[in-house]
Amino acid sequence: MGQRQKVKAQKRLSKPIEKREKTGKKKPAPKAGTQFVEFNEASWRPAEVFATAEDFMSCNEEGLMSFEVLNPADGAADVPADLDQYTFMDGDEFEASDDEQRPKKAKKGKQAVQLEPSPVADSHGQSDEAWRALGLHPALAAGLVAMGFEKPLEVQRQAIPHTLAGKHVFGAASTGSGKTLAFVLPVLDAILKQGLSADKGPIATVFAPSRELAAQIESVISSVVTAVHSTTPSVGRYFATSCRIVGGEADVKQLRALTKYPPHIIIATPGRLADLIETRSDVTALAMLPAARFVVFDEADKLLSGSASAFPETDVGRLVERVQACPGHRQVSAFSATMTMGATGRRNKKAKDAVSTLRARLPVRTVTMVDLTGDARTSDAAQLAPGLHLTKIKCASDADKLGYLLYIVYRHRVCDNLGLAGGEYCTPDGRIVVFVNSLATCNHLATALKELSIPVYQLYGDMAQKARYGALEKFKAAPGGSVLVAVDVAARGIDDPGIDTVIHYHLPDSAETFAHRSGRAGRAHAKGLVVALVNINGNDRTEFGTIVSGLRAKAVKELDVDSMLMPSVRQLGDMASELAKRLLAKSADGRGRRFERKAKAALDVDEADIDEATAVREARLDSTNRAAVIELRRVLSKTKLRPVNAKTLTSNPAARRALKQMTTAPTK
Ligand SMILES: Nc1ncnc2c1ncn2[C@@H]1O[C@H](COP(=O)(O)OP(=O)(O)OP(=O)(O)O)[C@@H](O)[C@H]1O
Repeated sequence: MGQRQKVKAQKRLSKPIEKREKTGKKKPAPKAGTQFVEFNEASWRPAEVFATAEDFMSCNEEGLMSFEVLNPADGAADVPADLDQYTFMDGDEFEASDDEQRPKKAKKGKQAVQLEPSPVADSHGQSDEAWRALGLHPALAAGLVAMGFEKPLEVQRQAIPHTLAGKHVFGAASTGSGKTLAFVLPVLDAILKQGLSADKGPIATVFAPSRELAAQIESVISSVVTAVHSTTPSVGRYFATSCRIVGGEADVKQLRALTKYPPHIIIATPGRLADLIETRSDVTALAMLPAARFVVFDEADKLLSGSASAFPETDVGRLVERVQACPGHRQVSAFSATMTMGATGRRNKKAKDAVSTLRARLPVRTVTMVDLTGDARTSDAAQLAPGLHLTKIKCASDADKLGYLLYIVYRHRVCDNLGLAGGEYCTPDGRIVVFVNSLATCNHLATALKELSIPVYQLYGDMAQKARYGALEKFKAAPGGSVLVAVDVAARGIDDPGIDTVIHYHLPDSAETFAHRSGRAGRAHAKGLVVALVNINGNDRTEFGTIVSGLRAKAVKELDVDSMLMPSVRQLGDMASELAKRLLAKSADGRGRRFERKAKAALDVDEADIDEATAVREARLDSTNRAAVIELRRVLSKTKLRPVNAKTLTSNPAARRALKQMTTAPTK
């Protein structure tokens, strides 16, 4: 069949120009310099170039299959003959007058094509050559440069070409090394290059072990899509859509999103996804999920942990089984910062076993391994991000820890670098994350810091999911010196370049968790400070030893603590701690009374029956607490730790000079 005959067969799919006007759809005027190209459908090469939209549309009215060329080079001779150099775009997307509308289903028979320019330079003159060299679509490359990502980070440079070549990739690289883009970009690249639609099911499923991490991955995808659309509008605002399926959020909303706007990429925590897949096979996006072309496991070692016998019964195990049972070609990627640590963290047989365990549990035979975890030459511990400085403070008891925590927070707020020599690890503009192991300590520390007028936020598993996201957002926008007290739900997935200090108030149970917690600072090779508070008279001493060997750390330095400051800081800490205990006891009491009242109401007991002694106890507690608050405020103002006072805060002359400068300089 000749070219023209074949193209003519598409006639019924092209709308005459008048019809378009009748439907009321606005056709935006072509941009200056736009040319219109008729394509040879058999060879997918330009057959004829029209100078005006009218010429093009008249041809179109006659039923020729036609494609639009946006921002082309001058003259027909410059139209590249190679199809790879065109970006295909949904014709309706181009015509949509309202940019905020969701994408409409693609119509066959008319597509817009963009001529891709040669390597672009953004307004700051940055070239996207380094991204293009990986084999990525030019629109992606331009978008990444517009986001400020001048060139790929090492894990991206090494992993992306393998995935683009169709291989299964396992990637091990330290926290904050850019793994997210390493697995997201090949998926977006395939969607762009092949114009993949999500109508018949998702193109990729990304599994994450925590809701915060899933939210983080979703935000990275949407930032890239937005940047690509803004630098190459012809790709359409919704060329790749994503949907987050995680626990703690209404499943009705998630199901509605999956049905109404089938996403290209599903980012999920295993529990909720397993539930939905098992109960809602009527939703196409869920029924077709096992056939997705890309399956990604972020923090794979955490997701795929557990004994061999128990694994098939876990949520991930059941999901992997579904994927395995589904015929068709797919690519698997698995990434983690601690994939090669093994139980002891050394590169021993156990570490290798961890990788073979992953391989055995995933639907893959041959895997390309990209391992950068041994490359952290500049850090104090091989398994930590390169910019992190690992230190410890020896405490005499658990109660002693609050004083040291306060010391770090106060000095962080007002001093440069906490008196550390050799590079900027933290500045007054940075924020601090404090990790604890229990909700009780989380509440206690947050209450104590609040009473000392330190801006403090909390994150723990029992919080409603909305409150968890809200706390994170507020913390990200908070001023320097603000503190987030968190349990391990914050250990993975928080990407906030403003965090420069991580304090392990309690030590975690493994070197892996220590690495993930610490990795909230020192993102993308930035500097960061990690402080472990080690109770030398408790279990901490041995636990820290195990962690240090797991991290393959050199001898861990002690953080230099100014002994002249400690007595006043400790006094404040003790008072704030005491007050926090009372306030928390009071609120627990209040909760108890509310419960009691409800129970009495349910049993139809008179409200007046509430014990008189309870009322007296309440009044006494109130007045003691009030007195304690007043006393704390008095001591706080007397010690002048807040706001900055160089003389009372530090005896270090350099720090004093810095403080003086800060107090005289206008605040930011
Ligand atoms: N090519 C790049 N150039 C500069 N910065 C980048 C680049 N790629 C990613 N980043 C930045 O690096 C930071 C860390 O990236 P990402 O969150 O992907 O790290 P990660 O390896 O997944 O970390 P974690 O293991 O802690 O989850 C982010 O703030 C991201 O914006």
